[in-house]
Amino acid sequence: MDVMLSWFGQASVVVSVLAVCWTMIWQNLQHIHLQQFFARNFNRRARRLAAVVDPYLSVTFEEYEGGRIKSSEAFDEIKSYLTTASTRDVRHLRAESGGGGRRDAAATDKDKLVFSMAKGEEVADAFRGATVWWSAAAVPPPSDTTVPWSRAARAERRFFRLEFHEGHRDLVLNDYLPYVRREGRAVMAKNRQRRLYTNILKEGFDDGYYQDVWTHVPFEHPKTFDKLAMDPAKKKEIIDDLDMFKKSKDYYARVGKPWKRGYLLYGPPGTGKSTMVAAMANHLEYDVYDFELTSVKTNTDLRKLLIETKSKSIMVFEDIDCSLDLTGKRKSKEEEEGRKDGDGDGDDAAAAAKKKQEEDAAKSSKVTLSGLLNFIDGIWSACGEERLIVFTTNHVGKLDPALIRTGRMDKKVEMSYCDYESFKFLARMHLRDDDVVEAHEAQCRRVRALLEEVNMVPVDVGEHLTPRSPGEFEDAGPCLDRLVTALEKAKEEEGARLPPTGATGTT
Ligand SMILES: Nc1ncnc2c1ncn2[C@@H]1O[C@H](COP(=O)(O)OP(=O)(O)OP(=O)(O)O)[C@@H](O)[C@H]1O
Ligand SMILES: [Mg+2]
Repeated sequence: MDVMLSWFGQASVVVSVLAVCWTMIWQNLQHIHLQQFFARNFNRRARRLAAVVDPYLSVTFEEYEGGRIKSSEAFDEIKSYLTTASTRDVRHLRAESGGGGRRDAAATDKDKLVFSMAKGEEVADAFRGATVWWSAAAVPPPSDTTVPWSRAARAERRFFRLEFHEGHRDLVLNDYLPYVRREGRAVMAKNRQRRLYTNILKEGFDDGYYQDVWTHVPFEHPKTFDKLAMDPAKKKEIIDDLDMFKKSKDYYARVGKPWKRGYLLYGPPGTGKSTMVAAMANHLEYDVYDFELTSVKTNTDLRKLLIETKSKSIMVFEDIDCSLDLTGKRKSKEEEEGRKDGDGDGDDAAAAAKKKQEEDAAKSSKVTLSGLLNFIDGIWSACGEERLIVFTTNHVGKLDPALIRTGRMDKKVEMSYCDYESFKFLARMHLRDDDVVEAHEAQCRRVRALLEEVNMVPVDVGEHLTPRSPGEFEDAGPCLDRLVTALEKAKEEEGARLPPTGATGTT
């Protein structure tokens, strides 16, 4: 300690003497070239001297980079990496909820908290014989932010500082920091709380500031592919496609394409389109961003939403044909046809009123088709990676071909009426009996014959098969009878191959 102090004292004297000499010489130098020569020389020597006095280097990792719109991945990874060390060695911690969004999370996991260092704390870490020090700090936000709509821009500027000996420069920069990021990513994956985001906001200001563009809740939808009734081959094809997408980072980099994929899910109401989105999110373990386009006023706002989405996510646009006027000239023709149909049966005033409401909402939005096309594959679409864009619609024919061409919507999946395979699946699931079809052969044969003549969507089939009090056991016989009766009634009322009953469709 004494040796260090005397070293420090001597060094301070040398610095002071040098500084005084330098000032005197500088003031007497008249020639500009000489000034520059001395400036360069002095800087080099001063740096060497500083390295002797304080041989420690530091690297700062700020929470927000690049215009303070998006939080820095490096910062998040470091924060996660330091979780373990900080809970052990630090006295003041910062707590965030975590783990609750994982479908497989046990009840206790949902109560779990993830800790990180509070500002002002410092923790030491060791790597291949070198010791480094991490500290957490924060400064107030700048008052002249250019992005007032972002909470990030209004929050204090948090950062981590890493300090290490100059002798470990290469080790730290080339090996330690990549290691920290890798480990941090692994911790993040473990603690990740999956989220469902929406862009429906309260009007105006919150505490005197604009609100964030996204609000979220934990994503806890219970639907998985093994609870989704559809043709097994088609289901397998989708699962394989998703798995392939997840593993294809290198492929997308090699061919120079942003790592994203478009899905179009189309079919009548109640065939499982929204349910499929939940199953996809659960399969891939992604977050879901539910875009409500009628709440987006302009193309610029749409871009803001895009910028604030994270990787490993599904961006969903439900009922895209209702959200925007994307149909161009073809719409008026189809509208006319729709009006004729409406005149024909005259029974659906509520549906017409709902449609008008949706159209009015769509009109208040100024998002254009070209804005949406740019969103999907414009230059900004490459920010972030590993993302699915999913459109759902009941009327695929109403969509502009540009919107659904390959490259924008890479995979088109038709969700259709219930066939016999799907019925068997739903029966086993709802009646909790793997042998139900064999045990009630006659009724199932009748169902099969009726499904070949009548269109019924899976949601209605499932509804008829659901025991009257779902928590309790009900014999399969009465449930199957109810379904047979409903199918016969539908056949009687509407004849073969008429539109679905749509009892619980959401569109
Ligand atoms: N193929 C299916 N397999 C299992 N359940 C299904 C299926 N289709 C629909 N369901 C059930 O029916 C309900 C409604 O389905 P969902 O909301 O996914 O339909 P949708 O196609 O999105 O309808 P809409 O076009 O009206 O939005 C859900 O609770 C879902 O569990
Ligand atoms: Mg839906």
